[in-house]
Amino acid sequence: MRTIDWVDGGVELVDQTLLPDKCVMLRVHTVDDLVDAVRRLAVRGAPALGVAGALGVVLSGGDPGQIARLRAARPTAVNLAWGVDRAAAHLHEGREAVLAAALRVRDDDIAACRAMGERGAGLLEGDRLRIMTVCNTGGLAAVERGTALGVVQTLHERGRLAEVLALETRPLLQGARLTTWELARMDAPHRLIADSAGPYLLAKGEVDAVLIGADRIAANGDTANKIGSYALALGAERAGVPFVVVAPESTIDENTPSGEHIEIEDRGPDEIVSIRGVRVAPEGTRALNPAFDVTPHDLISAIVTEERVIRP
Ligand SMILES: CSC[C@H]1O[C@H](OP(=O)(O)O)[C@H](O)[C@@H]1O
Repeated sequence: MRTIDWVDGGVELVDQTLLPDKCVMLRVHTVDDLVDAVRRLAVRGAPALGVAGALGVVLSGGDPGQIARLRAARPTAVNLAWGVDRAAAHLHEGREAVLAAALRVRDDDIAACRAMGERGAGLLEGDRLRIMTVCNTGGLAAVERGTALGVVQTLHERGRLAEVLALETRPLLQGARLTTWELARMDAPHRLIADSAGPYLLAKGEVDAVLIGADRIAANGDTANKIGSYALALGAERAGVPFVVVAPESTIDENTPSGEHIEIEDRGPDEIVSIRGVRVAPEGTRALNPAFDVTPHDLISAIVTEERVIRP
């Protein structure tokens, strides 16, 4: 199954807001509909957003306003803008050239995730590894295989995975809804935990490595990722556990010097005061909802890409 692809002249994507209850493919033919899918996280995850951005340029017909709206649909993951730019660079050559470039973005991601899985599995020592993850970094965040969860998948295929401890990842529950769904499909051993249990289980010695994805990696290695990543980095540091970022080269943004320059998406209060439409806080409760945080490079043991291992 591909999370996102070009099918019959349109963008076909898994509507991730409906998982794990239903696996529904959405067919998108306009930039407006694609922007909506990005903003409501029907399609999400930095690598998948890169492919969405590139394919969206094909849908745009070159309209600058549509391209600009797509490029700005979510600010933190550099991959969205990067994907748009990779396809838009061929607009002067015509639609077929733009489509070919967009399909290269898709195919490059497929190859990159497989390479990251191998490189990451090779980096980690041990044959019965207990891995902690946050958010969702499987094929649902990319095209076929994932980034951090792609390393988990490779470890599992090689018989080196003891268990995954997956943070539920409030507020949108990418861990509870998506990571568990993917791990069950892989038949990989896993348990779901509350976000706040992560640092405690690290302190108890229950974890051999923390593997996370990334939305933007600054030039100095500071890394923006799902909210809750920084807390795991602090817990991993104190527990002496490797904290490894797994992300394609396209997530490294040399134009952003350090973490304080990364724009953190604020997704508004509704996702905090309600869970899947059920209110959990009193009417009128105000809320703060940063969708990402930044882990300083000195808390990161390694950044694994499809090409290299970087020690920030
Ligand atoms: C494979 S990187 C995926 C990355 O994107 C997620 O954010 P969102 O679900 O809001 O798109 C999260 O930060 C993951 O680490």
